[in-house]
Amino acid sequence: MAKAPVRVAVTGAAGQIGYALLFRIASGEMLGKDQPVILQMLELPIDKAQAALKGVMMELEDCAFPLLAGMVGTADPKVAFKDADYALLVGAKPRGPGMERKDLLMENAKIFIEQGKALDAVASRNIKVLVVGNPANTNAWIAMKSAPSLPKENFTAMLRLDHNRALSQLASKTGKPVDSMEKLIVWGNHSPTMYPDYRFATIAGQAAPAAVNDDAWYKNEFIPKVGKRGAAIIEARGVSSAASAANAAIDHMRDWALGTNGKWVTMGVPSDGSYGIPEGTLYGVPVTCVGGKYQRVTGLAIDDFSRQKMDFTLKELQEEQDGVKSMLG
Ligand SMILES: NC(=O)C1=CN([C@@H]2O[C@H](COP(=O)(O)OP(=O)(O)OC[C@H]3O[C@@H](n4cnc5c(N)ncnc54)[C@H](O)[C@@H]3O)[C@@H](O)[C@H]2O)C=CC1
Ligand SMILES: O=C([O-])CC(=O)C(=O)O
Repeated sequence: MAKAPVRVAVTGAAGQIGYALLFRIASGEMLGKDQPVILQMLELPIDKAQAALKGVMMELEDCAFPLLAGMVGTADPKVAFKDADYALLVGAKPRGPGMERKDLLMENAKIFIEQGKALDAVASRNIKVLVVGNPANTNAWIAMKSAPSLPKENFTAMLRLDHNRALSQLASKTGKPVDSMEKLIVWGNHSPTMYPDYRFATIAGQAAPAAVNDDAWYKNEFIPKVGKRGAAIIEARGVSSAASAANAAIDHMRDWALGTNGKWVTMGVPSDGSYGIPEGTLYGVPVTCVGGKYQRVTGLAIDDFSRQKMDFTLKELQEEQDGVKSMLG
């Protein structure tokens, strides 16, 4: 029997990432080729944004996607999130050259307070929320705090782009394919303080540190390169990454919904207090997914180098949280 459609809300639907994302969701790349979807798209209540959204919806229509069971375009978060099973919170101001993601904090925080409240009021109680808009971890934390009636674990932030970037850098260093890699982690904040950790990773079955065999490259080139890749894209393109960000959002949601078959992936999730990360902090950790739930990989040893890196990115997250606490009421 055909599956019943699920409702997928996407904010910032007429933006760069939205344009790279919606068509892939509607074609079944996110939730499976047998899962019909209803797209509920939110844009700003301004003529230009609403006209652009209308154009995107016309193009979606013109694709005649068999899985696209309905569409809603709106400027009202309570309409966009009504009974939503999934929400991809993309709509926010992106950074330009010379900015850090946390420079967007005050401006974008308001959006995530309003949207957290709207999710709280009207979304499915089982909704899976992915925050893409920057600074993603703290925005996810803000949305979670603004939605007290929804389970905290339903709120996640995107570190998958960082995870994918790290895989590709390791692939080009070792000459091995990305799908031969397992157990990579990106700890912490989606910012240059993030800590890509290859200590437990394997590459084509061999321990990653041995396969790379270049600790100086790992510490002095790989870690900063992955952390600053977003800025390098902005410098090259003049605008921030979009197709790769949409791709990572698809990967994150697909794995959460459909499972990882035991593979580790990185998700920003509210901490359960493990690894010295205070409970509730939205922090990138290794997880596996099964049955529509993520499970943290537990019991990993944290050496001195890792502790220092993990505390550094935590400190930044705590500063971001402190910066917006007064807005949360
Ligand atoms: N977490 C990650 O790995 C990444 C995050 N990003 C972030 O994603 C966000 C979106 O990036 P782009 O699509 O490139 O930006 P964009 O400027 O092309 O599109 C953003 C869209 O959001 C809309 N928007 C703004 N406020 C809104 C609101 N309150 N409700 C609904 N829609 C709203 C705008 O009208 C615009 O159409 C930025 O914050 C960017 O920094 C980008 C790349 C990677
Ligand atoms: O760097 C930015 O501002 C956009 C982003 O988050 C990324 O590409 O990682």
